[in-house]
Amino acid sequence: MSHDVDRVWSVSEHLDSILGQLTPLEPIELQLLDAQGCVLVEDVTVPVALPPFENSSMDGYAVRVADTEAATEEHPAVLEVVGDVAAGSGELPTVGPGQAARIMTGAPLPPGAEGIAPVEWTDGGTGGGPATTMAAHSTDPSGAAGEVRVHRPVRQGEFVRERGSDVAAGELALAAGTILGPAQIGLLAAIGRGTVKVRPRPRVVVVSTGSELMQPGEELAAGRIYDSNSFALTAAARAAGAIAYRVGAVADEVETLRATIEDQLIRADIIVTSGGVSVGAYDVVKEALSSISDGSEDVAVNTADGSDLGQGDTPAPGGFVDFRKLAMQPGKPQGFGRIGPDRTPLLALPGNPVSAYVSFELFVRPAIRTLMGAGSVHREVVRATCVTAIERSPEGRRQFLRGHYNRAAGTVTPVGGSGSHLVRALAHADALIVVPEADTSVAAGANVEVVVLEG
Ligand SMILES: Nc1nc2c(c(=O)[nH]1)N[C@H]1C(S)=C(S)[C@@H](COP(=O)(O)OP(=O)(O)OC[C@H]3O[C@@H](n4cnc5c(N)ncnc54)[C@H](O)[C@@H]3O)O[C@H]1N2
Ligand code: MOO
Repeated sequence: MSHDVDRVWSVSEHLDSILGQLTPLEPIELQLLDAQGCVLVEDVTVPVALPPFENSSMDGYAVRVADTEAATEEHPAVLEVVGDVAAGSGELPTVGPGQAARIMTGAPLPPGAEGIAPVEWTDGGTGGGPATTMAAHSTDPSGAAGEVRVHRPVRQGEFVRERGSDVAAGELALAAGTILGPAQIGLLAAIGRGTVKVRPRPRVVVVSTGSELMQPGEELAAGRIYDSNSFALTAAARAAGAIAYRVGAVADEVETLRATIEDQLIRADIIVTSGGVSVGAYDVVKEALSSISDGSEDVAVNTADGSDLGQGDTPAPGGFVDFRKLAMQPGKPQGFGRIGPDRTPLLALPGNPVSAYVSFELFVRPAIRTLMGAGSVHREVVRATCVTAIERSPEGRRQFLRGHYNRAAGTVTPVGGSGSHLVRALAHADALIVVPEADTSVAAGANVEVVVLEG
């Protein structure tokens, strides 16, 4: 099959050709905090019950039920305090009839005790009225002895957390496929796991190109603009779950760009470039990516979609990047290939800021999520009522207009126009409104497909 340079790719053909080349990264064992945002590849079972022992949920007194049955503030149960039980206590006093042990939240229930009287239900050992707090042991150790007056009956098991009431030993704590967030990492720590087996977060290197680009914070020179794409794309890669490295803007010089990309290969699972992919005289990404070296004589001459090279294709030492026209707006020019000794996937996005961002959402994000091994690689797609009309949409191209989605109302409202330079509107949008290839307008009140850009 020859590779047709004039072929127009549909959005799904381009996406399929990218995802078809990617397999999830190999699992590794990571320390808990290093595993944040990663996908678990093992079922984790609970080795010991949680809580591991019966313990108090209140600061108070561990008592026997029969001793407090008739207790009131006027006629309190007067109990002998036989000791203190602090959280972490190993040796426990036995609570016999007519006795109580002062106990702290989380401390093990001592033998003989059946329930907890919170300190507020007692005189706190002072001989006075209801207590609001305990005296600190460091300043007044006498509270661990003497007498306590309990003002209310304590029921069996009251304020006692049962062993295994959270999770029993042998139960599933987390299933393979779970993405580890803060609460999941907390659970792993609670059951004593120091490390877990996960797929690592993909490392994404973002390179923007363009001699017109300046760093935010610098004073803007005539004819120049700030590099916003490398910031937006790096942030988007992080939000998708990647470890992302932003490489400052590279000037439109083939050698500089090629050297920069070659240098970055060592730390990249995916390389994303912005700009330089259309038909201008300074569109250097195409030119540079036709000759990325892998340091070997082995020249790969397969196209990114697996077909053989044909007229107009450029074989590249160490890989091949295919530049394509897509039937979409924004995002018509796109490049995809695999380069360098490890055949690192490279996605070349168009430079217009909205085009780059939309392309990231549609192609790079699913690629990152595939390498992560995430269960869902795509954004949520819903249907909603389009509140205002869309006057024009290019025939034969699937349009992705920015919008604001109202989930409760089931509506979506276009934000800004279709221009690929409208970054303010992009920043105020939370959804993409999809206008199919065949439609050239959308009536107000029509039912449309919406890609929800949340999280
Ligand atoms: N004669 C034609 N011209 C263009 C075509 C075409 O088919 N025929 N396609 C247009 C479309 S669609 C797009 S999208 C752009 C893509 O252009 P490039 O990928 O080559 O991007 P550049 O030319 O480098 O830049 C385009 C635009 O975006 C600005 N830009 C670039 N990088 C950044 C950045 N990092 N931060 C902020 N802004 C950036 C750049 O200044 C330009 O304004 O080509 C059309 N042209
Ligand atoms: O198709 Mo380009 O990506 O609009 O502006």
